[in-house]
Amino acid sequence: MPLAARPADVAAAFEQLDRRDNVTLQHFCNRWLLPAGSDLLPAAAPGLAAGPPPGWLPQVQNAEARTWAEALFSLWGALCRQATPDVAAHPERHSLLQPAAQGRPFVVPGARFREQYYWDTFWSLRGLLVCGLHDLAKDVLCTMLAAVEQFGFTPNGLRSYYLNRSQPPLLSQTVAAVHASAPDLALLARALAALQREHAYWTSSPKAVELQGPDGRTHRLSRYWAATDQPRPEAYREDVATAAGLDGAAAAALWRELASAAESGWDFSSRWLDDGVSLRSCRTTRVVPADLNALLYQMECNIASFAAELGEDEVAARFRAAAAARLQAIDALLWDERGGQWRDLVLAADASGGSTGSSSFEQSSVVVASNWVPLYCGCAPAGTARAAAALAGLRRSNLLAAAGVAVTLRETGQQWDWPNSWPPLTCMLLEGCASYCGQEGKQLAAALADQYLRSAYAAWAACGRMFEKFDAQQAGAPGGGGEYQCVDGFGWTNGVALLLLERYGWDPAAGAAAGLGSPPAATQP
Ligand SMILES: OC[C@H]1O[C@H](O[C@H]2O[C@H](CO)[C@@H](O)[C@H](O)[C@H]2O)[C@H](O)[C@@H](O)[C@@H]1O
Repeated sequence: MPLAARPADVAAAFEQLDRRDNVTLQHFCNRWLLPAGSDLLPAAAPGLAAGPPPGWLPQVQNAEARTWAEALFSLWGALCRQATPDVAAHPERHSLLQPAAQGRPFVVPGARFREQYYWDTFWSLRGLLVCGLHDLAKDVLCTMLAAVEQFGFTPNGLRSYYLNRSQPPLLSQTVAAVHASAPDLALLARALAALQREHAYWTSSPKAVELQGPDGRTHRLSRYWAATDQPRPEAYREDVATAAGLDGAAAAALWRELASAAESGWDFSSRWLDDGVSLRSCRTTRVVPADLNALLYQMECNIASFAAELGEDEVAARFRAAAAARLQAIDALLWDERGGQWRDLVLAADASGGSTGSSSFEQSSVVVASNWVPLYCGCAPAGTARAAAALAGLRRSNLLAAAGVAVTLRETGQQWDWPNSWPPLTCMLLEGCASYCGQEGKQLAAALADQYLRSAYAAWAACGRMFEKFDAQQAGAPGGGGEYQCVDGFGWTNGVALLLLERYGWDPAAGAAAGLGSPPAATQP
């Protein structure tokens, strides 16, 4: 909430408060804080008033589907914001960060998420591009670049309380999407500099870990690691409750693990929990994630290709070598041939603080949708036996449920667990299958696209809402669990729907696309 006066005055008033009394506290809030969201104005996004571009979505012939697509176009208007002039004039009164206050419109996920988020933006932006909203997409990208220029990394979201962590690194893919739609060498040069800074952030200690492989080589990979040992300000009460009864050092360590899980974008999931169920056992920094390292491989490949296009040969060669080294590590340590998937690594308990050396580790046994993000990132070249094995592994995984791709197989009550299905993961898995796994992969991708569109449309038709996540068991049902009610809006849901409508077309009246086979009779929690 923005401050209604200078921070020193608000702090002085707070010092004098009898904080045991809720009514007094409420009066204090009314007097010294402004309503949440009062730092934002609706923004007139360039191009929105003109409506969808002529000839858009040529493959969508069905009238109902076209009406839905037009509604999705209009929803960008509801998700487009700009900062009030006061954010630039009095930054000390606001949690909104300055890159969001430079007059550019930006896109928020929706509902309680009133700021630009890192990985959400990639899918929102791809939807903007489908809608021909190139100027808005460029504005959104420039805000991300401005953040890297100011802070040296892309924050989780553009609020001051997110400055201790990032989110899954998709900036290079965002740059690639904007550049492919409207090539601009000056913007690419600016992005190349920012991406090299972001790469340094992800590959420096304590995010970097060195591991001795069975091949006798030392490999360098990365992990999530938030630079905080305090409760997350945006979920303070929850984090204090989770650490109840722990001594100071143990509570501080747990809070870092929770914030690091938020950095992964998967807050929260059994994937990060030592005992698989309780948040108290969260140990994110002991996990070397398959998806994070695959995204960094993709970033290194993208940086090399941007540098080559700009004639920066030394940078291109350096990043080609970095990508090759990371792929070698991914092949040697993360690939599980029998399972047809790339596994997270779990470091031994005494290794959580270390960034170097030959820490002992093992492949995680949990089956999670992120185990196929390396397919999306190009870790198995198209048409190879490895790509085919990954496709077969995904089919056998039990994650391909009746109404969506489940994120994990464990039901814990956390939002990044069974039975939830999340748009970004569905999109990455689907694109990985379509790009690298031949005809069979393309067929599965088309079936997953159909399944996603069916579920998103069912929710829209029933209640006019685009949920942030879905229930993988029942088309149109919202996902649940976690520390807040399922919200709608929603940036990445709309973005993924639009890009699938563009690529595959869709007819709600047609039968389900073939390719998924029969769903598993019972998915094991
Ligand atoms: O306030 C709780 C958490 O909310 C965010 O996480 C969730 O929403 C984000 C926006 O859609 C999404 O990027 C993330 O994957 C979700 O888990 C926030 O990113 C977290 O840092 C925050 O703790």
